Amino acid sequence: MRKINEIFYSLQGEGYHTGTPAVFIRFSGCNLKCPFCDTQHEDGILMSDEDIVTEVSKYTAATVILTGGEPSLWIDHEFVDCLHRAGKYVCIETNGTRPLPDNIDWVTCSPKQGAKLEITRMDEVKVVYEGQDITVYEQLPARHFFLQPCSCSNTAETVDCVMKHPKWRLSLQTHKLIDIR
Ligand SMILES: C[S@@+](CC[C@H](N)C(=O)[O-])C[C@H]1O[C@@H](n2cnc3c(N)ncnc32)[C@H](O)[C@@H]1O
Ligand SMILES: Nc1nc2[nH]cc(C(=O)O)c2c(=O)[nH]1
Ligand code: SF4
Ligand SMILES: [Mg+2]
Repeated sequence: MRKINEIFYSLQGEGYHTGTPAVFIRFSGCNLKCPFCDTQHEDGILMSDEDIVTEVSKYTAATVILTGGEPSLWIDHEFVDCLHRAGKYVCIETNGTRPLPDNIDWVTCSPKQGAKLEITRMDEVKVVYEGQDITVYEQLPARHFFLQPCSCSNTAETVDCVMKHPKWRLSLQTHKLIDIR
């Protein structure tokens, strides 16, 4: 059984796949307490893999996004396999502090200041900009580097930082801009 906060259908609002229809599986709980965290994730109910797949399969979109909270606390190879057998492309949003199963299709790593990274494979890095030095993340083994304003509040500073560091691209939380989930 895995503790689920919510399962909902929306568009990926952030990062490389922005605009892609996707089913979000939000797991409950996290090992970090980021002061800026925009998500209530503590509540949850225990669901079987069968029930999760049934819920996810109500939607025709191929993409599933595992998020939270911190999804790495709850998932394993078998769970990702179940989603693959249901025909899904499995993405994860993770803080990168816990190892991941190696069969996830797309890894979005959002490193947090002061939290040691444990994952060795990632497709994109997505940093929430708080004025920190972003060059420390430039050696991470990702293909794409995104800098995201914090709660859409410091967009001008984020744009300025991206223009000074052209390895990076701007990621806006587009779901907040158009008031969808
Ligand atoms: C709620 S977290 C859940 C997944 C995982 N715990 C993580 O931090 O990557 C999902 C994404 O939202 C980002 N995020 C959280 N709070 C934010 C905020 N106030 N403004 C912008 N992005 C935020 C995180 O950095 C992460 O990329
Ligand atoms: N639309 C939408 N896109 C998202 N991308 C990552 C999210 C998350 O909270 O992990 C998220 C979210 O909460 N909503
Ligand atoms: S790691 Fe992710 S879910 Fe956990 S507190 Fe930070 S932003 Fe929120
Ligand atoms: Mg969110």
